[in-house]
Amino acid sequence: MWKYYNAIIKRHGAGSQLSFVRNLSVGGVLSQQAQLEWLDTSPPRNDEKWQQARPYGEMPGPSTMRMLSYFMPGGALHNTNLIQMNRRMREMYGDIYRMPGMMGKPNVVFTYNPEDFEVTYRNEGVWPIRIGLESFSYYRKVHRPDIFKGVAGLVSDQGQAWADVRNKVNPVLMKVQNVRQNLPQLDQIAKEFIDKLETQRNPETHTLNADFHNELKMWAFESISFVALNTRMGLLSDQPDPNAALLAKHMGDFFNYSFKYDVQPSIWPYYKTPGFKKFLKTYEDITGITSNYIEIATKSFGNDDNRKTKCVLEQLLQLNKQVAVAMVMDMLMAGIDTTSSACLTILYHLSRNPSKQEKLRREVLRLLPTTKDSLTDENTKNMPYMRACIKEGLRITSITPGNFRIATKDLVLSGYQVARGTGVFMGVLELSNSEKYFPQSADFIPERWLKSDLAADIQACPEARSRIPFVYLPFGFGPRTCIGKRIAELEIETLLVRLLRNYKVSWLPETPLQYESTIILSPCGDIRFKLEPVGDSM
Ligand code: HEM
Repeated sequence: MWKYYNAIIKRHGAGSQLSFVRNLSVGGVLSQQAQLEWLDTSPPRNDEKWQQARPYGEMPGPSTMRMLSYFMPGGALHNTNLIQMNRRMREMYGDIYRMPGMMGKPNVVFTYNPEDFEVTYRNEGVWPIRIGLESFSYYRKVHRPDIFKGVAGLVSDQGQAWADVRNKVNPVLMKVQNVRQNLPQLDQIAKEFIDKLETQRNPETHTLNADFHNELKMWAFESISFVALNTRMGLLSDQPDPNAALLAKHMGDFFNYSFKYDVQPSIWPYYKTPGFKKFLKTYEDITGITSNYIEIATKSFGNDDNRKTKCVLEQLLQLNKQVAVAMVMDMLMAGIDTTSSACLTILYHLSRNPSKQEKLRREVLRLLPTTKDSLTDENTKNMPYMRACIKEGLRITSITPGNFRIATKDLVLSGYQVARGTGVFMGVLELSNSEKYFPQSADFIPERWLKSDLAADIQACPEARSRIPFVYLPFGFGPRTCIGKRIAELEIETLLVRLLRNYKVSWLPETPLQYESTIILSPCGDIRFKLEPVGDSM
């Protein structure tokens, strides 16, 4: 295996490739051997396409020194977020460029060519590698092996270890019926969210005297913690469980820390800075509080193994305790900011497009003739316009700006040789917003996603949708696609139905919704909606 890898390094003559092999092990988290096992072990590629491709070294991109200078004060990338960084680099280097690996990270190719996305995904194999959150692996495998016993979890495990967990939890989290058993409680949570908004809404101006984004995060937290822990946290009430409030705060900090220590160059793999130690403390608190909730929930399950329906937590615990603890934590970490950002984004587009909102409301009124009615499997079966609105919102603003893989095989991307072991960042957000793939790409047109006309004023417009599937991937692709997709969709649908059934929503600021980006895009700045009651007599 080493022989082949050395051959690859020699062929590319890239010193930093070598340092990638040496350093990717994240301060000793994973052995070099394990790293290499993830890569294809077949002999170096030598077919005609590969031979005709240009060497990696000819791909545009900065040297390590230039790259470092970009991050210095006054440099092109100083203080930029992920989106700004990608855009500036694309302006400087074009639709494919390479960035040298630094501080133990691999070299990364950034591509904005959907053909490259397809090549990358089609060659990712059954164990796709998406490194990125190495701090997870470090915390779980090196810092607290006593708790996790070798399970790093879906977000950060790789290879066979990742597949073992993913194969086990797929049926629990991806099976539609299993996820949909949570609908009555998610609907109840959405109703409580509306009740809370009512207490914060000025009946004359119809504006909120609360931070709507923060309220949405509490809704997302309450929803995902119910699905993951079968527990109500009370975050929508005046008296939330103090541990839940603390957990919510830690989850909020988590993405910022992770951006700092997992995405930006950092020396933590070699030296544990005070900031990184604080990050570990956050992980520690999250683990402690989550484990406590799991213990309490477990006691309430009783001993009746023959019950027909078991909640997600019970099913996970039946698989394996460590898998359950890691999966619940991953669900909480991955399922709050993503879902709340997505929901806010879609609501924003609906509020800026009142005619589309009215069309959607007509669909919602058919499901819920009165606000007292409940959502059921039966009445939510037929919501084509709602689903189209969600898709369109996530097209304009994909919450994750791109997808990432480590190439496990030698690839030819946009005519360049890219050796196995190199990172590939696929800039999906830029493509799903491009006129080249979606006509009138800046406009919110849910009709793009409809298969057939729904009414005289809701006519399907599939020609406004790209034929290339790889330019729209808000939840990723392949065996490593988002495992929370079905849960997120159910939560978002449920809340949007309730919000639009109760209110006509309009956007108040003069300026469009702004985003900041760490690992995901998060709405920021002036976020104000007007919520005018719709009532039951419409
Ligand atoms: C709108 C909301 C969400 C969006 C846009 C989103 C997006 C994504 C994306 C793009 C990925 C990477 C997929 C890939 O590499 O191909 C991912 C992975 C993941 N997501 Fe989500 N996500 C959302 C909600 C959730 C929720 C609610 C959960 C909780 C269950 C969750 C849990 C995860 C996990 C555990 C992974 C890692 C999966 C793996 O590597 O096997 N996500 N998500």
